[in-house]
Amino acid sequence: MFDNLKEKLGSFRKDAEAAAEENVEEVDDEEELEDEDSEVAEETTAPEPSDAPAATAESTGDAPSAREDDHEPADAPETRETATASDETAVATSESALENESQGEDASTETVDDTPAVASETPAADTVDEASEPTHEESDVDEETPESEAIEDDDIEVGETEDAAGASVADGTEDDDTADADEDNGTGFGAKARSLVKGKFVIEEDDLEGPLQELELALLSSDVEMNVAQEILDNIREELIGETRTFTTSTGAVVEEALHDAIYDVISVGQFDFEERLAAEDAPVTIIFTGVNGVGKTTSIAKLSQYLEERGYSSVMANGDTYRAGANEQIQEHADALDTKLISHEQGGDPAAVLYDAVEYAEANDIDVVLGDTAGRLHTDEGLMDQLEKIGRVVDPDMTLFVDEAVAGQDAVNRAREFDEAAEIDGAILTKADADSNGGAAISIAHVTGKPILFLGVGQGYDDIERFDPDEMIDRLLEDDV
Ligand SMILES: Nc1nc2c(ncn2[C@@H]2O[C@H](COP(=O)(O)OP(=O)(O)OP(=O)(O)O)[C@@H](O)[C@H]2O)c(=O)[nH]1
Repeated sequence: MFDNLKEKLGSFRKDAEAAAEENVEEVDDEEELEDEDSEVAEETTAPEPSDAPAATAESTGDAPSAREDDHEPADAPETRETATASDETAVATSESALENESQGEDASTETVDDTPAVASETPAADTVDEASEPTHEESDVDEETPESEAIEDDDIEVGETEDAAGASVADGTEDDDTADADEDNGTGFGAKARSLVKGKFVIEEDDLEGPLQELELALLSSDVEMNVAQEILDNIREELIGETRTFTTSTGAVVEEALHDAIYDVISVGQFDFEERLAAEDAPVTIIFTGVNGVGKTTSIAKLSQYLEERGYSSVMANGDTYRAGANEQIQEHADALDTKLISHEQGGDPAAVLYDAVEYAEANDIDVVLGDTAGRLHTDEGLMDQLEKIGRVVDPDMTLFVDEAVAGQDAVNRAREFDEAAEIDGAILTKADADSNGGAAISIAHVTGKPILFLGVGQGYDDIERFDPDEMIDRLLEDDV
């Protein structure tokens, strides 16, 4: 489910993490974290005795982690000081030189190139040269660069950071190979994330520009609605750019949190607890299902009937689709399979009358919920929309749920908006999520309509319905498969 989108978000995380790590300064402990925060503005003054990895952090994506435990003051002078403070310009120039150099390349490439440049404390021109001659750097700063890069080895074996780092110091010349090996092994941001411990960074807008552009394209090509994609990007910018960020785990965790929050903001719009709402209403609670043909309304009603039964709510089905031949038989099959009562009229009858009868039946038999099917329709179909309006007047439903299929992507998003405008909906059910690798509709519908997605249909069986939980959805999208 949503595999394409997941993959694309993964790419962004890698790129953004690399951008973050270019700017990481590692710190010793919590206090230092706080202290250093306040020092950020005045970095040109006192030398910071610890790890110095501004230089190394600038250098490799993973640098700071390796530095974690060997804060040798001796390293300091040529690192943080120079790199972040008085020699800010060197960093800036080296970065811009690198940018020039690596225009069009992704951030992870830049980070590797960055290593010697910063560690060398040399002017931009030199750093560029040195970037292409890593061995020069290694001989100069052999206690730093190789070690910091050695973390790439560590990525492979999370939890053995110190040992691995120690071992890597000895064979620090393998950095390029190991970096490649990492990629080959697909160790990715998850492993890397766990290898870092504490640090801080400031990401400038330029650092993220490339990754964000990529992300925008990725979201749009995953059928995320344009404004929703924009909102996600804005949220990420707000989360990541500009401020000094401290972290106690890794840049990966910071990026993940930013992405989580950015997406959460758009997909959690209007969420309410479906069962609490049911419990709060007087029985019978009448729920009407609308949407276009064939998206899974009837199947969703059957699934919900079972879902409710499992939670102690009785239900009756009502076939308000008096329009389509065979509709009665189709829903009757579900009712029989689930041993649930169905109220239906002859084809061509008045749907509002069917639903009225179902409500009466529920009242007379202490049934908790009426699940009312309706004919598939387009919001532009005036006759059918009038029908829906009449149902509204006659039975005054407690909820109107819009059903559409996740695989319809942008179309589903547009229809959700149009249905909501034509006949206000309370929420949505997104079916066939099991067959959707893009996830755009799932990401967009709540933000576009202001109404939540309440359920996902995830298969053809009666059990194949899930409560839509924004947190779970994001965890699923951001989980590491590696
Ligand atoms: N894979 C998958 N198939 C589903 C899901 N929900 C429904 N379907 C299938 O989609 C097809 C159409 O489902 P229906 O419930 O008949 O759709 P409908 O919206 O009631 O159709 P009309 O009555 O014609 O308006 C059926 O074959 C269902 O089994 C789902 O979540 N996943």
